[in-house]
Amino acid sequence: MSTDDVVVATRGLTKTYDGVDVVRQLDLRVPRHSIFGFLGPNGAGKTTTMKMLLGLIRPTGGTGTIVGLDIVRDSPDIRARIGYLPQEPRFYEHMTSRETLRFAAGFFFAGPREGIDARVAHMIDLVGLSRVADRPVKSLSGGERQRLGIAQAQIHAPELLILDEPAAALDPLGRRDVLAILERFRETSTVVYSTHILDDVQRVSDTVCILNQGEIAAQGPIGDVLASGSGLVYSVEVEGDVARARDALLGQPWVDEVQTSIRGTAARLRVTVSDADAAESQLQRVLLADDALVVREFGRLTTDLEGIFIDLVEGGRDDD
Ligand SMILES: Nc1ncnc2c1ncn2[C@@H]1O[C@H](COP(=O)(O)OP(=O)(O)OP(=O)(O)O)[C@@H](O)[C@H]1O
Repeated sequence: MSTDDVVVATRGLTKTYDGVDVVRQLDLRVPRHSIFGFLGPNGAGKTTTMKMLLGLIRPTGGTGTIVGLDIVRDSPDIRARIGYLPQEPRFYEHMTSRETLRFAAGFFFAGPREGIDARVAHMIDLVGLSRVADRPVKSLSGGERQRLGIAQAQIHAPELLILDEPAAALDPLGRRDVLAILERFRETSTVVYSTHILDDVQRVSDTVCILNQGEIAAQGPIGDVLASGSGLVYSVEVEGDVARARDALLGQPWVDEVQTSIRGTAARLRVTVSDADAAESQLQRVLLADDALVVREFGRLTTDLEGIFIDLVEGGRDDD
Protein backbone atom coordinates (compact mmCIF):
# COMPACT_ATOMS: atom_id res chain seq x y z
CA MET A 1 0.00 0.00 0.00
CA SER A 2 1.54 3.36 -0.95
CA THR A 3 1.54 6.25 1.53
CA ASP A 4 -1.11 7.95 -0.64
CA ASP A 5 -3.43 5.06 0.10
CA VAL A 6 -2.96 5.32 3.86
CA VAL A 7 -4.73 8.15 5.67
CA VAL A 8 -3.58 7.38 9.20
CA ALA A 9 -0.26 5.74 10.02
CA THR A 10 1.26 5.51 13.47
CA ARG A 11 4.39 3.84 14.74
CA GLY A 12 4.84 2.86 18.37
CA LEU A 13 2.17 5.35 19.49
CA THR A 14 2.05 5.28 23.29
CA LYS A 15 0.33 7.24 26.04
CA THR A 16 1.28 6.82 29.67
CA TYR A 17 -0.66 8.18 32.62
CA ASP A 18 0.86 7.92 36.10
CA GLY A 19 3.36 5.31 34.93
CA VAL A 20 0.70 3.14 33.26
CA ASP A 21 0.61 2.68 29.47
CA VAL A 22 -3.06 3.16 28.58
CA VAL A 23 -2.10 2.99 24.88
CA ARG A 24 0.97 0.96 24.05
CA GLN A 25 3.06 0.78 20.87
CA LEU A 26 0.24 1.20 18.35
CA ASP A 27 1.08 0.73 14.68
CA LEU A 28 -2.18 1.77 13.05
CA ARG A 29 -2.81 1.87 9.31
CA VAL A 30 -6.07 3.23 7.98
CA PRO A 31 -6.58 2.78 4.21
CA ARG A 32 -8.10 5.67 2.26
CA HIS A 33 -11.85 5.37 1.62
CA SER A 34 -12.22 2.68 4.25
CA ILE A 35 -14.76 2.57 7.02
CA PHE A 36 -12.39 1.69 9.79
CA GLY A 37 -13.99 0.18 12.89
CA PHE A 38 -11.92 0.82 16.01
CA LEU A 39 -13.23 -1.82 18.31
CA GLY A 40 -12.50 -2.44 21.95
CA PRO A 41 -14.10 -2.92 25.35
CA ASN A 42 -14.58 0.01 27.74
CA GLY A 43 -11.26 1.48 28.79
CA ALA A 44 -9.29 -0.15 25.97
CA GLY A 45 -7.79 3.20 24.94
CA LYS A 46 -9.90 4.13 21.91
CA THR A 47 -10.70 7.71 22.95
CA THR A 48 -7.11 8.31 24.07
CA THR A 49 -5.84 7.14 20.67
CA MET A 50 -8.29 9.30 18.75
CA LYS A 51 -7.37 12.35 20.80
CA MET A 52 -3.69 11.75 20.08
CA LEU A 53 -4.42 11.50 16.36
CA LEU A 54 -6.25 14.83 16.51
CA GLY A 55 -3.51 16.56 18.50
CA LEU A 56 -5.82 17.06 21.47
CA ILE A 57 -3.42 15.20 23.76
CA ARG A 58 0.30 14.65 23.33
CA PRO A 59 1.71 11.15 22.88
CA THR A 60 4.23 9.97 25.45
CA GLY A 61 6.03 8.04 22.72
CA GLY A 62 5.90 7.09 19.08
CA THR A 63 4.98 9.02 15.96
CA GLY A 64 2.05 9.37 13.61
CA THR A 65 0.81 11.02 10.47
CA ILE A 66 -2.73 11.75 9.49
CA VAL A 67 -3.60 12.93 5.97
CA GLY A 68 0.16 13.28 5.57
CA LEU A 69 0.53 15.70 8.52
CA ASP A 70 2.49 15.06 11.72
CA ILE A 71 0.13 14.51 14.67
CA VAL A 72 2.21 16.61 17.07
CA ARG A 73 3.78 19.30 14.89
CA ASP A 74 0.86 19.97 12.57
CA SER A 75 -2.09 19.60 14.89
CA PRO A 76 -3.80 22.95 14.05
CA ASP A 77 -3.76 22.06 10.34
CA ILE A 78 -5.02 18.58 11.14
CA ARG A 79 -8.05 19.95 12.95
CA ALA A 80 -8.90 22.12 9.94
CA ARG A 81 -8.75 19.15 7.60
CA ILE A 82 -10.47 16.53 9.69
CA GLY A 83 -13.98 16.13 10.99
CA TYR A 84 -14.35 14.96 14.60
CA LEU A 85 -17.38 13.89 16.58
CA PRO A 86 -16.57 13.51 20.29
CA GLN A 87 -18.26 10.89 22.44
CA GLU A 88 -20.64 13.44 23.93
CA PRO A 89 -21.09 16.28 21.46
CA ARG A 90 -22.23 19.59 22.92
CA PHE A 91 -24.36 22.11 21.08
CA TYR A 92 -25.87 25.49 21.76
CA GLU A 93 -29.25 24.12 22.75
CA HIS A 94 -31.32 27.16 21.77
CA MET A 95 -29.99 27.18 18.19
CA THR A 96 -31.71 25.20 15.47
CA SER A 97 -29.87 22.47 13.58
CA ARG A 98 -29.64 24.73 10.55
CA GLU A 99 -28.17 27.59 12.60
CA THR A 100 -25.75 25.18 14.27
CA LEU A 101 -24.45 23.98 10.93
CA ARG A 102 -24.28 27.51 9.52
CA PHE A 103 -22.25 28.56 12.55
CA ALA A 104 -19.84 25.63 12.11
CA ALA A 105 -19.56 26.26 8.37
CA GLY A 106 -18.65 29.88 9.07
CA PHE A 107 -15.30 28.72 10.48
CA PHE A 108 -14.35 27.03 7.24
CA PHE A 109 -16.05 28.75 4.33
CA ALA A 110 -15.35 32.23 3.09
CA GLY A 111 -17.48 33.65 0.31
CA PRO A 112 -21.14 34.27 -0.36
CA ARG A 113 -23.80 33.27 2.14
CA GLU A 114 -25.64 31.27 -0.55
CA GLY A 115 -22.67 28.89 -0.82
CA ILE A 116 -22.80 28.21 2.92
CA ASP A 117 -26.56 27.82 2.91
CA ALA A 118 -26.37 25.32 0.06
CA ARG A 119 -23.74 23.26 1.89
CA VAL A 120 -25.81 23.32 5.09
CA ALA A 121 -28.95 22.26 3.22
CA HIS A 122 -27.04 19.44 1.55
CA MET A 123 -25.76 18.12 4.90
CA ILE A 124 -29.20 18.38 6.51
CA ASP A 125 -30.57 16.31 3.67
CA LEU A 126 -27.72 13.79 3.82
CA VAL A 127 -28.23 13.03 7.51
CA GLY A 128 -32.03 13.04 7.23
CA LEU A 129 -32.78 16.05 9.43
CA SER A 130 -34.89 18.07 6.96
CA ARG A 131 -38.08 17.68 8.99
CA VAL A 132 -36.56 19.02 12.22
CA ALA A 133 -33.89 21.38 10.86
CA ASP A 134 -35.57 24.54 12.10
CA ARG A 135 -36.33 23.34 15.62
CA PRO A 136 -34.05 24.14 18.57
CA VAL A 137 -31.43 21.49 19.24
CA LYS A 138 -32.80 20.96 22.75
CA SER A 139 -35.93 19.39 21.23
CA LEU A 140 -34.04 16.75 19.20
CA SER A 141 -34.00 13.04 20.04
CA GLY A 142 -30.73 11.24 20.85
CA GLY A 143 -30.50 9.86 17.31
CA GLU A 144 -31.21 13.25 15.75
CA ARG A 145 -28.54 14.91 17.90
CA GLN A 146 -26.03 12.30 16.86
CA ARG A 147 -26.87 12.84 13.19
CA LEU A 148 -26.49 16.59 13.69
CA GLY A 149 -23.06 15.92 15.24
CA ILE A 150 -22.03 13.92 12.19
CA ALA A 151 -23.28 16.65 9.85
CA GLN A 152 -21.31 19.23 11.84
CA ALA A 153 -18.14 17.12 11.74
CA GLN A 154 -18.54 16.74 7.98
CA ILE A 155 -19.62 20.30 7.15
CA HIS A 156 -16.27 21.27 5.57
CA ALA A 157 -16.08 18.03 3.53
CA PRO A 158 -12.96 16.75 5.33
CA GLU A 159 -11.05 13.87 3.79
CA LEU A 160 -11.13 12.04 7.11
CA LEU A 161 -13.93 11.76 9.64
CA ILE A 162 -13.16 10.55 13.17
CA LEU A 163 -16.18 9.58 15.24
CA ASP A 164 -16.00 8.47 18.87
CA GLU A 165 -18.78 5.95 19.60
CA PRO A 166 -21.27 7.58 17.19
CA ALA A 167 -23.95 4.94 17.67
CA ALA A 168 -23.38 3.60 21.19
CA ALA A 169 -26.24 5.40 22.90
CA LEU A 170 -28.82 4.79 20.16
CA ASP A 171 -31.59 2.25 19.78
CA PRO A 172 -31.35 -0.26 16.88
CA LEU A 173 -33.15 2.01 14.41
CA GLY A 174 -31.05 5.03 15.37
CA ARG A 175 -27.90 2.93 14.98
CA ARG A 176 -29.02 1.69 11.60
CA ASP A 177 -29.55 5.28 10.42
CA VAL A 178 -26.12 6.40 11.64
CA LEU A 179 -24.40 3.42 10.01
CA ALA A 180 -26.21 4.13 6.74
CA ILE A 181 -24.90 7.71 6.87
CA LEU A 182 -21.33 6.50 7.43
CA GLU A 183 -21.65 4.29 4.37
CA ARG A 184 -22.57 7.35 2.29
CA PHE A 185 -19.24 8.99 3.20
CA ARG A 186 -17.17 6.10 1.92
CA GLU A 187 -16.87 7.50 -1.61
CA THR A 188 -15.79 10.98 -0.66
CA SER A 189 -13.97 10.46 2.60
CA THR A 190 -12.46 7.97 5.04
CA VAL A 191 -14.28 7.17 8.26
CA VAL A 192 -12.62 6.04 11.49
CA TYR A 193 -15.12 5.30 14.23
CA SER A 194 -14.83 3.67 17.60
CA THR A 195 -17.35 1.29 19.03
CA HIS A 196 -17.80 -1.63 21.35
CA ILE A 197 -20.75 -2.92 19.30
CA LEU A 198 -19.50 -5.78 17.16
CA ASP A 199 -22.58 -6.02 15.07
CA ASP A 200 -22.09 -2.44 13.82
CA VAL A 201 -18.55 -3.17 12.71
CA GLN A 202 -19.62 -6.33 10.95
CA ARG A 203 -22.36 -4.40 9.14
CA VAL A 204 -20.44 -1.44 7.74
CA SER A 205 -16.70 -1.72 8.25
CA ASP A 206 -14.30 -3.00 5.65
CA THR A 207 -11.30 -2.65 7.96
CA VAL A 208 -11.10 -3.26 11.65
CA CYS A 209 -8.68 -2.81 14.52
CA ILE A 210 -9.37 -4.59 17.79
CA LEU A 211 -7.82 -2.80 20.74
CA ASN A 212 -7.46 -4.52 24.08
CA GLN A 213 -5.84 -3.06 27.19
CA GLY A 214 -4.15 -0.41 25.09
CA GLU A 215 -2.65 -2.81 22.55
CA ILE A 216 -3.67 -3.95 19.08
CA ALA A 217 -5.03 -7.49 19.29
CA ALA A 218 -5.91 -7.71 15.56
CA GLN A 219 -5.94 -5.32 12.60
CA GLY A 220 -6.70 -5.58 8.90
CA PRO A 221 -9.42 -6.10 6.31
CA ILE A 222 -12.45 -7.49 8.10
CA GLY A 223 -12.41 -10.65 5.99
CA ASP A 224 -8.84 -11.41 7.09
CA VAL A 225 -9.60 -10.78 10.75
CA LEU A 226 -12.65 -13.04 10.55
CA ALA A 227 -10.68 -15.74 8.71
CA SER A 228 -7.90 -15.63 11.29
CA GLY A 229 -10.32 -16.69 13.98
CA SER A 230 -12.15 -19.36 12.06
CA GLY A 231 -9.51 -20.97 9.90
CA LEU A 232 -8.60 -23.75 12.24
CA VAL A 233 -11.97 -25.20 13.13
CA TYR A 234 -13.87 -27.65 10.92
CA SER A 235 -17.38 -28.87 11.28
CA VAL A 236 -18.21 -32.37 10.05
CA GLU A 237 -21.52 -34.19 10.13
CA VAL A 238 -21.25 -37.97 10.06
CA GLU A 239 -23.38 -41.07 10.42
CA GLY A 240 -22.02 -44.37 11.69
CA ASP A 241 -19.61 -45.26 14.48
CA VAL A 242 -18.98 -41.77 15.82
CA ALA A 243 -16.63 -42.86 18.60
CA ARG A 244 -14.40 -44.62 16.06
CA ALA A 245 -14.38 -41.55 13.83
CA ARG A 246 -13.43 -39.41 16.80
CA ASP A 247 -10.57 -41.73 17.77
CA ALA A 248 -9.30 -41.79 14.18
CA LEU A 249 -9.18 -38.01 14.13
CA LEU A 250 -7.55 -37.70 17.54
CA GLY A 251 -4.85 -40.10 16.26
CA GLN A 252 -3.69 -37.42 13.79
CA PRO A 253 -0.84 -35.19 15.01
CA TRP A 254 -2.51 -32.07 13.50
CA VAL A 255 -5.82 -32.57 15.37
CA ASP A 256 -5.98 -30.78 18.72
CA GLU A 257 -9.52 -31.42 19.83
CA VAL A 258 -12.75 -33.09 18.70
CA GLN A 259 -16.07 -32.10 20.23
CA THR A 260 -19.06 -34.31 19.45
CA SER A 261 -22.75 -33.51 19.52
CA ILE A 262 -25.16 -36.34 18.69
CA ARG A 263 -28.21 -35.54 16.53
CA GLY A 264 -30.42 -38.62 16.16
CA THR A 265 -28.50 -41.15 14.06
CA ALA A 266 -25.97 -38.52 13.00
CA ALA A 267 -23.36 -36.57 14.91
CA ARG A 268 -21.65 -33.26 14.41
CA LEU A 269 -17.95 -33.15 15.08
CA ARG A 270 -16.21 -29.86 15.77
CA VAL A 271 -12.58 -30.50 14.92
CA THR A 272 -9.92 -28.03 16.05
CA VAL A 273 -6.69 -28.42 14.09
CA SER A 274 -3.20 -26.98 14.41
CA ASP A 275 -2.30 -27.18 10.71
CA ALA A 276 -4.85 -25.97 8.17
CA ASP A 277 -2.96 -27.42 5.17
CA ALA A 278 -2.84 -30.88 6.71
CA ALA A 279 -6.51 -30.64 7.58
CA GLU A 280 -7.47 -29.56 4.05
CA SER A 281 -5.66 -32.47 2.46
CA GLN A 282 -6.24 -35.21 5.04
CA LEU A 283 -9.28 -34.61 7.21
CA GLN A 284 -11.85 -36.02 4.77
CA ARG A 285 -9.52 -38.86 3.83
CA VAL A 286 -9.20 -39.98 7.46
CA LEU A 287 -12.98 -40.13 7.79
CA LEU A 288 -13.61 -41.78 4.41
CA ALA A 289 -11.06 -44.52 5.25
CA ASP A 290 -13.79 -45.95 7.50
CA ASP A 291 -16.12 -47.68 5.01
CA ALA A 292 -18.97 -47.79 7.52
CA LEU A 293 -18.94 -44.03 8.09
CA VAL A 294 -21.00 -41.65 5.97
CA VAL A 295 -19.84 -38.02 5.81
CA ARG A 296 -22.93 -35.86 5.33
CA GLU A 297 -21.39 -32.41 5.57
CA PHE A 298 -17.92 -31.02 5.80
CA GLY A 299 -16.61 -27.47 6.01
CA ARG A 300 -14.53 -24.85 7.75
CA LEU A 301 -16.42 -23.06 10.45
CA THR A 302 -17.01 -19.40 9.89
CA THR A 303 -17.06 -17.63 13.20
CA ASP A 304 -18.30 -14.10 13.55
CA LEU A 305 -16.43 -11.17 14.93
CA GLU A 306 -17.95 -11.68 18.34
CA GLY A 307 -16.20 -15.01 18.83
CA ILE A 308 -12.88 -13.54 17.78
CA PHE A 309 -13.35 -10.48 19.92
CA ILE A 310 -14.17 -12.52 23.00
CA ASP A 311 -11.23 -14.85 22.36
CA LEU A 312 -8.82 -11.94 21.98
CA VAL A 313 -10.13 -9.91 24.87
CA GLU A 314 -10.55 -12.82 27.28
CA GLY A 315 -7.22 -14.27 26.19
CA GLY A 316 -5.48 -10.98 26.92
CA ARG A 317 -7.08 -10.45 30.34
CA ASP A 318 -4.80 -10.65 33.36
CA ASP A 319 -6.00 -12.94 36.10
CA ASP A 320 -6.74 -10.83 39.08
N1 LIG B 1 -6.39 11.96 31.77
C1 LIG B 1 -6.27 10.69 32.18
N2 LIG B 1 -5.55 10.41 33.29
C2 LIG B 1 -5.41 9.13 33.74
N3 LIG B 1 -5.95 8.05 33.11
C3 LIG B 1 -6.67 8.28 31.99
C4 LIG B 1 -6.87 9.60 31.47
N4 LIG B 1 -7.61 9.49 30.34
C5 LIG B 1 -7.89 8.18 30.19
N5 LIG B 1 -7.33 7.45 31.16
C6 LIG B 1 -7.41 5.99 31.31
O1 LIG B 1 -6.98 5.41 30.11
C7 LIG B 1 -7.71 4.21 29.86
C8 LIG B 1 -8.27 4.26 28.45
O2 LIG B 1 -9.32 5.20 28.40
P1 LIG B 1 -10.09 5.57 27.06
O3 LIG B 1 -11.12 6.59 27.39
O4 LIG B 1 -9.11 5.90 25.99
O5 LIG B 1 -10.78 4.18 26.70
P2 LIG B 1 -11.92 3.84 25.66
O6 LIG B 1 -11.48 2.63 24.92
O7 LIG B 1 -12.25 5.05 24.84
O8 LIG B 1 -13.12 3.47 26.62
P3 LIG B 1 -14.71 3.75 26.52
O9 LIG B 1 -15.26 2.79 25.52
O10 LIG B 1 -15.17 3.42 27.92
O11 LIG B 1 -14.90 5.19 26.15
C9 LIG B 1 -8.76 4.10 30.94
O12 LIG B 1 -8.29 3.19 31.92
C10 LIG B 1 -8.84 5.50 31.50
O13 LIG B 1 -9.20 5.50 32.86
